[in-house]
Amino acid sequence: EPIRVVVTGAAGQIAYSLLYSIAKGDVFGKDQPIILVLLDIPPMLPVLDGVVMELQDCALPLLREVIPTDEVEVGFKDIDAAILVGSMPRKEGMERKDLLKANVAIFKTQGAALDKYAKKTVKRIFREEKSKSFWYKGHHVLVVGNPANTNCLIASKSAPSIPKENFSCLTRLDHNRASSQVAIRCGVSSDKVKNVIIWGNHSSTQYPDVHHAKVDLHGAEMGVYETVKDEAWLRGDFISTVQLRGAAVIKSRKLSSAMSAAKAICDHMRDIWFGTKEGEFISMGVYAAGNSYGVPEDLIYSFPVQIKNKTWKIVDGLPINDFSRAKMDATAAELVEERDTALDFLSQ
Ligand SMILES: NC(=O)c1ccc[n+]([C@@H]2O[C@H](COP(=O)([O-])OP(=O)(O)OC[C@H]3O[C@@H](n4cnc5c(N)ncnc54)[C@H](O)[C@@H]3O)[C@@H](O)[C@H]2O)c1
Ligand SMILES: O=C(O)C[C@H](O)C(=O)O
Repeated sequence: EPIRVVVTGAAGQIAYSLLYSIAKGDVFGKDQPIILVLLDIPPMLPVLDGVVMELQDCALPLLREVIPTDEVEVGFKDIDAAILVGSMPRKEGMERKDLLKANVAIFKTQGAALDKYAKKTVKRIFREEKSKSFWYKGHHVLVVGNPANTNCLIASKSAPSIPKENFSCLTRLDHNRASSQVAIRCGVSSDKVKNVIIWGNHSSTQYPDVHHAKVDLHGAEMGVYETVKDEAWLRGDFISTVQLRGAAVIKSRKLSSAMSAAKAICDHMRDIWFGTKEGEFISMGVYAAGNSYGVPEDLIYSFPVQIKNKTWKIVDGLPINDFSRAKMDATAAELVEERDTALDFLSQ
């Protein structure tokens, strides 16, 4: 049976890199037929036609149908996965939270539409008794549009019939950036670095943490601090490079990151579908209720997460030192402020 995957902002630059990877089987599996639903706003329909033509011209065997639309009712009906990209990207000099007013209303509307049109396929199939994590078959909603954490929270709050566990936001790009910076520094390929963590907001207050990360150095697994042997770099330039990478790409390309964002979306969704590797964790923004790290509950906050049987679980019990604690709290404080601003704005 084909699965139905909707990508919003399908006429935009991230989607242009993303759709090909999804349609050729990189995300949901090489044997999984796909119906791609492309949602954008009415003025972009002619552009969507061009994207449809190109997808057809790729002659991809898994791609059974492509449906371009500007109607949420069509876009969100009976979906298995929703990737919410559609929104305004930031320009040079803007902070991600500057996009709040421009974008948050989109996610309120789309959350409400998901609630209305997607809920019929939601069925609870699995629950671990002692844990708060569970998975409802039907669909997963990944929010990419910035400010991604707060947009995700608003979409989820606007879809009360869909469990909060079905929503996540993208911090995998930051996670990949952090892994790659460490790999370059250690002179190894990026697959030799595992278990970096992005805590908090997908913004310049995020905390890229390598205290629990490992590097495979010629077959021996080592801690990042003992391998890099440069605490000043790990606590200084490494962190700020990852925090400010999005702005650096915008400054240089005059456009926000797209190829790397699309790759990160694929990594995130593939892990939701197939699970994380044994002994490894990845970063994603999830609803913070019940977390053991003292993060305020009513936030979408990026945590280390493991995924099995399409069920995500925050990795508990990692020791947190004072340096990390202060950074985790600072990014949580920013998220609280963003959430309150968004809720104020939407109530006006
Ligand atoms: N979380 C992350 O890691 C991450 C990374 C990169 C970019 N982003 C964000 O992703 C978003 C998209 O970036 P882009 O470079 O593809 O932008 P883009 O401007 O190239 O494309 C955005 C598309 O969204 C469409 N759109 C706008 N409002 C819509 C709506 N209500 N419904 C459906 N579609 C709508 C636009 O018409 C456009 O086609 C931005 O908010 C950007 O900041 C997030
Ligand atoms: O930084 C941005 O505004 C774009 C994106 O979120 C990124 O991190 O590259």
